[in-house]
Amino acid sequence: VQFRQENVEDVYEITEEIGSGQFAVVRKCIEKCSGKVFAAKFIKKKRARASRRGVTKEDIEREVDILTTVGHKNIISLHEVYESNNEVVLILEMVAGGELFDFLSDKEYLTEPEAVAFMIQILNGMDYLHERNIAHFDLKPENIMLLNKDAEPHNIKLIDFGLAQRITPGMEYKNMHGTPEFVAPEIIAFEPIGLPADCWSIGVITFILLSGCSPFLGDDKSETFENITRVDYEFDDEYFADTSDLARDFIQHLLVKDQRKRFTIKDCLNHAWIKGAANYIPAWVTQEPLSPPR
Ligand SMILES: Cc1ccnnc1
Repeated sequence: VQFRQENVEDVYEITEEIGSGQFAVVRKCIEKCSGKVFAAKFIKKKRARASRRGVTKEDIEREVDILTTVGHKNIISLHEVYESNNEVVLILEMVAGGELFDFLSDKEYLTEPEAVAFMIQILNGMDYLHERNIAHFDLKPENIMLLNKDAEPHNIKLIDFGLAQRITPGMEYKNMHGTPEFVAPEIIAFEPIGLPADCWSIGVITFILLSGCSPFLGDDKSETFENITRVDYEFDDEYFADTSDLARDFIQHLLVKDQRKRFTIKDCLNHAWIKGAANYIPAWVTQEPLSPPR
């Protein structure tokens, strides 16, 4: 995939920073010819092979390939790509409602209907990816963005496909990555990883949505890894006293050490906690757009 070689600043007016990661900065930008607003993700290219800084061209092309082939209302869309000497710029759909992470910290935790309304959309986006054998591998509240934080119910988009991989059965992905709090036991054990690793992360995210607490977080990375490996978590009554058995059951089927026994995304969508909620969540949030009325 070749990227546009012109100077991105000739085509877009680059304005304020709206996000940043290890090797990338995201800035709001306006396309000069149309006035449309986008998010420009500047990714630093790895210069020398030995360097620990920057991202390899191969990894950037993987992210672009995945974003180019997916199209779903709960997944960020890619408009175009520019390349200069030391960086690649992804021009992405602008998601202006901020991170689910910040939305959560303002409210501390969500009611079950609010949590389910988010979870249904996360599951729809993930179902679309897993049906195509694409694993996200970095699911966490920071990578779940709200389209508009004042709208009800909230429309969300999954972002940051920098660690995403096309999973081919038999291929083993063993590179350690992701954020400690959200990684599955098999990632810590350097065992073959695949789609089930995302389902573990969804279990962690659900726990956090309902309680504001992170189930495995320890005082340092190694303690967190210890808690994950032992699947050592509990539903503290201080936060879970009013949580339904269905919600706990949903989480318990995801935080399963054996990835072969863990709930898949399809299992999640069929679980009563999610299915039961489809009644009070407006159709536009849960169903694919219906064909326009004749
Ligand atoms: C941070 C971010 C990324 C992509 N789109 N909008 C905002």
